[in-house]
Amino acid sequence: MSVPAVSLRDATLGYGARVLWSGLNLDIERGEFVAVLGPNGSGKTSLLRVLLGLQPLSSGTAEIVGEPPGRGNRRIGYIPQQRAIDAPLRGRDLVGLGLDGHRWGTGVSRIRERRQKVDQALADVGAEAFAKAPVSQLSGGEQQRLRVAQALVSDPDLLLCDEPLLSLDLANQRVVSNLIDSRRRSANTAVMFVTHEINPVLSLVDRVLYLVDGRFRIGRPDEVMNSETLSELYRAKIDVVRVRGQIHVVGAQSAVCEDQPHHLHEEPA
Ligand SMILES: Nc1ncnc2c1ncn2[C@@H]1O[C@H](COP(=O)(O)OP(=O)(O)OP(=O)(O)O)[C@@H](O)[C@H]1O
Repeated sequence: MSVPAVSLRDATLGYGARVLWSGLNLDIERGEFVAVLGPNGSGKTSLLRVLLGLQPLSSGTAEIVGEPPGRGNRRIGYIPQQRAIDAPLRGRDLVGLGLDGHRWGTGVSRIRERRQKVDQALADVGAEAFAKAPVSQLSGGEQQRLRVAQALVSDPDLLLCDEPLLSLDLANQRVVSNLIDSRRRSANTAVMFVTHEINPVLSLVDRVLYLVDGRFRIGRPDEVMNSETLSELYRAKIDVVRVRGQIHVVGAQSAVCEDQPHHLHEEPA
């Protein structure tokens, strides 16, 4: 058996007295697509920060391809939560940042190799046309393609995505999720995909990790995204219905705090 891309053993994370999650055991295999869901503040981004080596676990262990997490890990590509980019960068500069911190030399051949890698990453996401454009002048969807290229340029074994579809229209949601999916299929890259919206990626998801208020469940989408499991997690009556292949979650507002319209619909008073 190959070494998992991610391995968490009895992992606990808390800030002060507050425990976000504990006893988390999870192996993510190469090429596996895991969606991480849960209400605001349940610790989804914090989990990515642990894997990025930015946040130590309170107890337990985490490994990335058999190694403890550390900053600047070349095995990881990271698409952070979307923020407007106002730095004076061109498209190819933004993508090139994905190679920095990885001990790239300054020799001529290294510089040429670096340029080729950035060109390839731009081509992979169909962003050649934005290579020289100031990033601050690009649309949200165009910027997001560049972020995907930045995350993929170092040929990572693990791709960590923090709500990469946020504020994209449906067409761009499809573009970005297909780019991520095609990389995991062609290069066997494991994907951890934090999202409030499972439907845009439902057909790609192998397993779901659902975090709620210190509790969690891991399993195939149908094992987790059902009325019984979510009612247990939220400790409130939740109905999950499938309509035309999409999952809709309906719950009392006091019990849930997700903020995306499709994902949880308020019950009428
Ligand atoms: N460095 C820190 N120190 C103390 N508390 C923190 C720190 N970082 C995050 N938190 C708190 O931990 C909780 C989980 O935060 P996190 O960003 O991981 O949640 P999330 O599930 O990603 O939320 P969202 O869906 O809103 O992005 C939040 O209540 C947050 O305020």
